Amino acid sequence: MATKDLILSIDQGTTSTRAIAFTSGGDAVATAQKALPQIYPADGWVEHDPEEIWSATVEVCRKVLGEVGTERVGAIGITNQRETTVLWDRKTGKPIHNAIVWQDRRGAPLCKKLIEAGHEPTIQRKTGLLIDSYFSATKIAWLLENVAGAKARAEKGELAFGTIDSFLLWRLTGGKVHATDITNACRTMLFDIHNKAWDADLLKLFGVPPSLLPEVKPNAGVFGTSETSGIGVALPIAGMAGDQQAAVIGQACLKPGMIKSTYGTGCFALLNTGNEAKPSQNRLLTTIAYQLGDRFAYAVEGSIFVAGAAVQWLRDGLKLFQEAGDTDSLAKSASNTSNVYLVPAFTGLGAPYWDPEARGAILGLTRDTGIAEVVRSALEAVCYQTQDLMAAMSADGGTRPTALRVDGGMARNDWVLQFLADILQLPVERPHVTETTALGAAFCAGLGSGMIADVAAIEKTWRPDRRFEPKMAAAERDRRYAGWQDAVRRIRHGAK
Ligand SMILES: Nc1ncnc2c1ncn2[C@@H]1O[C@H](COP(=O)(O)OP(=O)(O)O)[C@@H](O)[C@H]1O
Ligand SMILES: O=P(O)(O)OC[C@H](O)CO
Repeated sequence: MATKDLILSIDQGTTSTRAIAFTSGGDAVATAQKALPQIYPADGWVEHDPEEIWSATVEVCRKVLGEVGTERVGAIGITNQRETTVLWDRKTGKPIHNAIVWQDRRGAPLCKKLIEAGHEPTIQRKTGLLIDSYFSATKIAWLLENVAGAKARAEKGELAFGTIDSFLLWRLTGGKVHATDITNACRTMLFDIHNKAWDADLLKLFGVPPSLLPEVKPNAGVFGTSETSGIGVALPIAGMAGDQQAAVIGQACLKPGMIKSTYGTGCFALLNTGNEAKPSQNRLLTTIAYQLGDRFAYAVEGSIFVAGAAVQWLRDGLKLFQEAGDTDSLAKSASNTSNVYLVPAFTGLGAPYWDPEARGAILGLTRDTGIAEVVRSALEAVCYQTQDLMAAMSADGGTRPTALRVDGGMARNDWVLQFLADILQLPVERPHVTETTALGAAFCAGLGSGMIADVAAIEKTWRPDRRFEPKMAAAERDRRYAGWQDAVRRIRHGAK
């Protein structure tokens, strides 16, 4: 019998669905990926078709399993775009509506009402989150109010709620398991991160019947077994984590004070704060980083809604270049005297501003501004926004980290990482595996299935591919960052 030496990781992200087979030492041996169509039904609304997510998951898993041979695979790990909300019928397994994506702003009016009614301090204390339509609670409330019959069916126990991890788990197990993991649960705005349980008062506030909710489990451990009718093989699903927390694990940021930032569609920086759930005075989030056996950690998180999405917009919307990778050489060719600032507030601004009404702008245009300068300003914006987060973390009293570990699609761009090191005035480290999110889910499943002995084994796998040291003169860095702060001030005043 062949040795079971591989873990199949499913990474269901905002723009694509991936399956990657990893060795327990963290080396990727086979990958398959499928792009996920985005649905924009109205201004500020973003949806995904859950059936499309499911069929892409089956397709990429079958492809990877076919390539490596099912007999070599010992466990499955799942990681996912967080907060994105699906309600489905428990009998048929059919979703009652498209998934409402994390970027979707349709819950903003309800959020405004709740803030005005004074609910924010309690919600922040219990969940670590600020009231925003980013989180699942107002998405569930919208579905219950707006899909015909949904409320009554939910009250009768006929419906199930899940983030994408939960929905995939349900489908993979043929409807036998309705569960989620603690890192996804804590992004719903319904979960008390101190008691580590669903909060009855918050469920009442958002009108969510408890029968809708999945069981909450740690990140490593067997959640269920896949049915052969789906991906063609029965395997234990032994780990799950929200994608940003999975990246914390994949980056081996497993000690307090370690920080990673993932540059995909958005950008999410998570600082490990150990056993301490640190409340932020500077509009960052407090979240659960992981629960791996007896290792539990909280994190402080800064969430930026637009990072790689700005590159996509320049490529697909404005058609300024062919490939995301072209932005590296374009940025290098831009004029150094240009002072163009692009504020990518397409769906408002996330941390630390939380301004749903702000909208994007390009400022500082001159007659000689060309494609290269606009592209460079989009890349720079991601770095300035990361500095906004680092400044908020340090104002919260966090000790300055010694380096920032980066990953995600945009971290392939050397120009971005050098500029990031310059603006943060901090070394930036890219690991040899940039698919860190998928790797983190594989590590969870490795621990959950016993294929990986312990957390220390994960820590040993992290290796840098390249380290970017700050080079820019401090005065130049300060001048550029002040220009960004001014640009943000202008668009926020403009919106009001
Ligand atoms: N070389 C690059 N330079 C800049 N941006 C890039 C580069 N490669 C990919 N991207 C951006 O990274 C994003 C894809 O990253 P990924 O981690 O796959 O995202 P997600 O998990 O959100 O779907 C896209 O928005 C793309 O525009
Ligand atoms: O799909 P990503 O990588 O952009 O991540 C989305 C985040 O989980 C949203 O909170």
